[in-house]
Amino acid sequence: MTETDLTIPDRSLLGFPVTPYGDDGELALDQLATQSEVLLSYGARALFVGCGTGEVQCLSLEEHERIVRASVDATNGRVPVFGAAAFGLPNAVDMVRRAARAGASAILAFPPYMSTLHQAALLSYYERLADESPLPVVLYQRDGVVFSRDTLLRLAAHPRIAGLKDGTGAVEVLQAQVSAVDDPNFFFFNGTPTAELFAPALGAVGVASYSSALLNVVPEFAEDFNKAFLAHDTETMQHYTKEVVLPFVELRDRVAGYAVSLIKEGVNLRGGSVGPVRGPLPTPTPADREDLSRWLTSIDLDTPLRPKGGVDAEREGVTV
Ligand SMILES: O=C([O-])C(=O)C[C@H](O)[C@@H](O)C(=O)[O-]
Repeated sequence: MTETDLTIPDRSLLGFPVTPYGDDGELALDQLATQSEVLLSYGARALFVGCGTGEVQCLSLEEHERIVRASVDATNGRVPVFGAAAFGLPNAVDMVRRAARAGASAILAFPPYMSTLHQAALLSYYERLADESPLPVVLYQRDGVVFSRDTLLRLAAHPRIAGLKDGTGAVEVLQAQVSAVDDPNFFFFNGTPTAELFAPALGAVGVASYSSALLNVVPEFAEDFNKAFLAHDTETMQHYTKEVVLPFVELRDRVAGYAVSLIKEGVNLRGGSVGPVRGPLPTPTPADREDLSRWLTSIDLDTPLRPKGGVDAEREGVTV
């Protein structure tokens, strides 16, 4: 149970915006506001800014703070805004303090270090971060950071540890964790790469909120998929998985880092002016960019991105 209520409804669609850069390579915060409107209008119930899809590893701590502040201003209390905490304990604590100062509602705590850590080290790292945090903290499980039952129970008992984002998609692990924590207020969510791919399986074990990177590029699709998910409409989800998700996954898997780079390039292809990714993320090759463009055309979503319901919205649904 946390000291601060995050007020994110169960079974929510969550947004992870890209970080826009201008022609000079600097942050383009006005574009961030535009992206936020798109995400919110298509159903995002919280925004995680400057996180994985937002190129956390490419930002300075100062830039991260500016992104959080701009997002808090742009969303104006309509949804919680999460900042990131990363890069080792001193930097992570600094990021938490900066995010709190900038008005964030909560923090997504990235894995502490590049290598696999034993459970005692994980427990100590996240407890110390949460002790220092004025904001609720959501743990991020992926790669070398998978919480054992005992570690997760200890962390979930911390008054400022509010939930867990899963990036593994390991159903058996999630099932055991959800059943161990057994607290409806602990916010588990599916944050796997291209989360729609895992949504039916993780939804079945009680992890029914998910973050959608595709919501940045094809919000019309992401909203329709989410409706099918919420309605337990397996046939529609399977259809969308075959026609939309798997073709994107085939592109995404061509180069490590494309899970972010192609999302950003997709926004650019739809007129979003968010600039290229920063290194070390890979710039899409011209051939892959062309294939991404073909994918958008194949699903009839190559029109300019607009917030839903805007006067000049070109379309509001997906046809595949
Ligand atoms: O850290 C990140 O950006 C993510 O992993 C969230 C993404 O939205 C992910 O769930 C996805 O690719 O759908």
